Amino acid sequence: MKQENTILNKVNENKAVSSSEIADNDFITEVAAENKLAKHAIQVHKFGGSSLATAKCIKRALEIIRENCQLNDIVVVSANGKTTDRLFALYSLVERTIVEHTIQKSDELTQAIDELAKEQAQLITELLNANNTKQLLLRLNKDIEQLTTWLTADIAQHHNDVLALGEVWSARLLSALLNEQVCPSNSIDSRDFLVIDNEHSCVVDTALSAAQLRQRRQFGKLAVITGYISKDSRGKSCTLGRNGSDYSATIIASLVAAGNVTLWTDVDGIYSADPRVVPSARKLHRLPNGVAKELGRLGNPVLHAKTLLPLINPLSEHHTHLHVASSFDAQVIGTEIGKFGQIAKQELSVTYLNDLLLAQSVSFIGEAAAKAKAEFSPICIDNQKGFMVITQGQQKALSDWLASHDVEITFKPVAIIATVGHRVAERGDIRARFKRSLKAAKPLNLVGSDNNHSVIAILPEPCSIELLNTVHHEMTKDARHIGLVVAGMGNIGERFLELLPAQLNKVYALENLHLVGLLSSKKALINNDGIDVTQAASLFAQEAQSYDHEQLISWLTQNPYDELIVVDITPSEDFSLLYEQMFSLGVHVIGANKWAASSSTAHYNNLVNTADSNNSLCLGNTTVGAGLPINYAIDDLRQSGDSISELSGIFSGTLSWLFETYDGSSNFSELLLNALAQGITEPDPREDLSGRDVQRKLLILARKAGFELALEDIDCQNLVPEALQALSTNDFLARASELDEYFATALSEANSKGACIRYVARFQHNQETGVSAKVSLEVLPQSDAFANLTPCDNIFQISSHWYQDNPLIIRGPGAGRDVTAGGLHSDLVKICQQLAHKQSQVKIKGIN
Ligand SMILES: NC(=O)C1=CN([C@@H]2O[C@H](COP(=O)(O)OP(=O)(O)OC[C@H]3O[C@@H](n4cnc5c(N)ncnc54)[C@H](OP(=O)(O)O)[C@@H]3O)[C@@H](O)[C@H]2O)C=CC1
Ligand SMILES: N[C@@H](CC=O)C(=O)O
Repeated sequence: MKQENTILNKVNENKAVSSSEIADNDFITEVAAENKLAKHAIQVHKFGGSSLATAKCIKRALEIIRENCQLNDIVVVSANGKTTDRLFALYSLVERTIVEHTIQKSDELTQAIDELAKEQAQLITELLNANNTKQLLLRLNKDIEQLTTWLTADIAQHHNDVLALGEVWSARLLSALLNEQVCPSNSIDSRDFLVIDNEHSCVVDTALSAAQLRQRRQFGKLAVITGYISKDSRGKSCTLGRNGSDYSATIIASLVAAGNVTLWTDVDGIYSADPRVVPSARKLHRLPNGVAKELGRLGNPVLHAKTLLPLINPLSEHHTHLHVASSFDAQVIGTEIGKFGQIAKQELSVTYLNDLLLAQSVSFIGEAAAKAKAEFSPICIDNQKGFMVITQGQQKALSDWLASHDVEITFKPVAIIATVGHRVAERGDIRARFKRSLKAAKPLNLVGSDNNHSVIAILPEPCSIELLNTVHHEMTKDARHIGLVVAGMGNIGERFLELLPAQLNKVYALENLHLVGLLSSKKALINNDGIDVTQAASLFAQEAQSYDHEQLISWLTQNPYDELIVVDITPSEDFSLLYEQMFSLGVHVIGANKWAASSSTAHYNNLVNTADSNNSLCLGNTTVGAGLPINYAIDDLRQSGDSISELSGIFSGTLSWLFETYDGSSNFSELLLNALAQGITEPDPREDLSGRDVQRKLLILARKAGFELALEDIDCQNLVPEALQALSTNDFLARASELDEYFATALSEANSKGACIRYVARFQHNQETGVSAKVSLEVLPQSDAFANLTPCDNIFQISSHWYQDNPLIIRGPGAGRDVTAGGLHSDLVKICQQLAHKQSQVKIKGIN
């Protein structure tokens, strides 16, 4: 089952543990329940050095573990803060002492060791209880003695043992703290199981490592494992190099076939460019594996290409997703890296690397180039023009290698800037846009990477911040992805979805809109990879699953889109009560549903304020007059400085159709059932006949016109006899003939005066008398403007300061499938147009 296919799937997936895990879990359930640690598939959580730098950071990590882990998960840790740098510094100091034979340096060494020990001791005493503090301090002192011996007596042998201490201390401390405060835990030194065959190319002995890890893990205890270090086949300590802890986490995840790895760090995700220098960079919520790997290769400051290696196994059925999230703000959604559908594949980003070399040689031409490529894995190579781009660190090795072949080489300093995205090198439009954006930089060459996930421009000068911003702007300016959720797939919702494919094809503003959710009252189909709009209804019928509002809000909170629009085409008050949470999450709402806009004054004002303060947009033109632009007209008058004094008219398509059609030749109830069948009534036609629907509409318009009033301030004549008011909809429809006599009498009385009956809404504001508002059945002369409408038409009459003697009139179909669905599409286009102009607000959290 796909992870993001439906809300329900997520829940089911969490339950889908293997039988061996169930066995593991059987005897830990009690502890887990006590510690609020829910059951789910194995996850690896890795905490970087900055996330464990201080006692405060470690406490934050503890809370993340409490909230997110269960006992069979694995925690991988880096050394606290800058401990590894300090250990490196000690080592360098000793090397210099040896070379220079200086006495002061040995004092300096003693002092540096003391400082390091003090720093660790302080973390221990600040965090642990007295008993554990005592024990850990004893162990720390032993380690410090050992460190001093290594540094002073046997340094050449113990370089990696020295460096390994940071992770050992960090794992030991976190595990002790977990034991005290969260759950049983044990710390594991990865050198006790992780065997790397060859230190330089980091080939993991998977079978042996996995077997040894199985032995080391103690079921019923949360394992805290050291990152960064391992042993080689001779049993000697080795490290996994720069950002090795991330790599450790993904290796360990592959050893236990984990479902997820989360890298908790001090940045809140992967951005479309380095957000420290590109303010308009947007977070990439979902990155396909291959693209992420390419980004890591080409200089992304958070991702490192090798981190992804253990997770990308084309031969394996198992897919582990990698998350990057901030331990400083765990609620913020980070970036997920894994296998995704088309939408995630549209993301583009820009990255750069300075201080590189362009190496030119005949050895890089044609078939010969393959050898150089295999040996040096250059940043890019052009085997027709005979050049490759390498790091400065590779220069000597490359020169020596070519010298041994008796071939000459020239080097030239260069930089690169690249646009990265799924198979971008195959896309002429992207290459052309990239080239255009680079014009001023006069690139030496443009090269597509081997995997086609990047186009690399080789620059004669270092890449400047200005250039990076220009290129990023050009490449990503229309790349805001908008998710669309449609709630309500009844009469209007169905038509809305039928119109959607053609709208997406022809309206430019909808270019980045993706249908991702469909909801009825009980079922939901959610797919972050997009739902095929041409088959929306049938996919919903086949795949939708039960859901509740909590699951819906949870998904809305986690959704991977830059913007999310919910179109509410339900008649449900309950659904409208979710708006406040949606607005708090920055979700935009388009409503045909009238409940929210006609709710109590306090609730309505609160909604308006919540939407405003979260930059959520909310449109509801179809709540009154279906597709007629009445809401827009009133907004426009008000915003332009006019003041409205009267609003009146026929606001119900149903009642317009009924009273325009009703001439006594057939029973009123027959016409009512006919209107219901045509889809021009509310789902329950008593909402129309009771006057409530018109009352709500008048309230909505009066509020739009700037008046603060409530539903109770509008007198409402209910046309449903009391005996029919409390019935179910079906029972009411079965007894609809009980309406006939009342309307027959009312009609014949009006006709006898040469008049007609119409259900009219009237609102008036007078400086002296204040506000008066009512909706009722009126007897009107046949010549009245409200008396001669095409059945189903609405008419809105507005008097204002500017329209005093001759009121403004808007008239036309005010209900029905096509016009209402059309009106909703008009709102959708308007919101998408506004969102296209919205600048992303990037929170920069710093970079490791
Ligand atoms: N008809 C018209 O001309 C106009 C209608 N409107 C408004 O449009 C809305 C829809 O009307 P219409 O299509 O005729 O109604 P329908 O009764 O035909 O369809 C309603 C849909 O909403 C779903 N629904 C009900 N409650 C919920 C809920 N809590 N969460 C999610 N989905 C829910 C229903 O699902 P399920 O099938 O599971 O019950 C159904 O799919 C109403 O608010 C109406 O006032 C506005 C302007 C004009
Ligand atoms: N029942 C309503 C539908 C639209 O709001 C009407 O008839 O106007």
